[in-house]
Amino acid sequence: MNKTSQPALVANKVSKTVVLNNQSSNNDSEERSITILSEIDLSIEDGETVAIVGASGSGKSTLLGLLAGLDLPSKGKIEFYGKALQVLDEEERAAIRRSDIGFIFQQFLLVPSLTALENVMLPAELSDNSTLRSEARRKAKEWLDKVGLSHRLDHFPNQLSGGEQQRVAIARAFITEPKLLFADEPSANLDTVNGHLVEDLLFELNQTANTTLVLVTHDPALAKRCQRTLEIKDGQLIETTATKPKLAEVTSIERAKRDAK
Ligand SMILES: Nc1ncnc2c1ncn2[C@@H]1O[C@H](COP(=O)(O)OP(=O)(O)OP(=O)(O)O)[C@@H](O)[C@H]1O
Repeated sequence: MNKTSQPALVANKVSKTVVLNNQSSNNDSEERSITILSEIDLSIEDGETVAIVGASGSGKSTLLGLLAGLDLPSKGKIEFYGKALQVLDEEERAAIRRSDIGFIFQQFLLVPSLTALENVMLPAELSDNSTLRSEARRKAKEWLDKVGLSHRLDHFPNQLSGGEQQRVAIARAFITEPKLLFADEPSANLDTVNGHLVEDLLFELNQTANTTLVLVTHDPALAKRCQRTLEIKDGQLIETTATKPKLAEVTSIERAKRDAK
């Protein structure tokens, strides 16, 4: 994939307000709105690794949803590689998500009735790119090998450990070689060893594929591995670290493969 010097994401005075419909004690319905995010400005460079942190309920997932074009801001603009998301319709935003954006969630969200191989093939088979569609099986095998799971191709999600399921989810997110990867608490449901393995993989793949990585986390150690940390507080975004250079990453899987030779 060709990378550009254009920022991956730009948010310009982005606000998100939701209207709540409350039933009051005298049975009148009263409308109340809450502002989750208020005039957020943000620019994320191509290939950068950025952590979004903040207390529970501060608006991290809301911001991720807006940046991914899953939801639209109440005010303000978001640009994805120079394309203004608010002028696109839902189908056009979905096409960008299919081709250029990968997602990893804390709940893994694999399709339970599909094997590991079929889960990874799925985004390639649904791609608008006919070459990728025709190579879905070969690429899925390649990505499952990269995450150390070539011996688990025919396993269904319920036959895999949590760490293995998240590695399948990572292979699935990378198969379309997205420009940008969003990870929402990617290691929160895993034990320390598996959590670190998954995090190592994310950073290694971010480096080898030059994927921009935006992750939401409660874990300060994980945030520290990113070049920049942004904190949401009272609906505002506060930059808490200066931009750092990327660290050289060698994953535990690479190490294990090397040691086995
Ligand atoms: N559609 C909605 N209607 C009403 N309130 C909402 C809606 N979406 C989010 N909220 C509220 O907005 C706030 C931010 O939610 P969000 O899920 O973005 O927080 P978060 O920082 O990701 O939280 P956590 O770390 O607990 O996952 C919360 O108080 C939530 O209850």
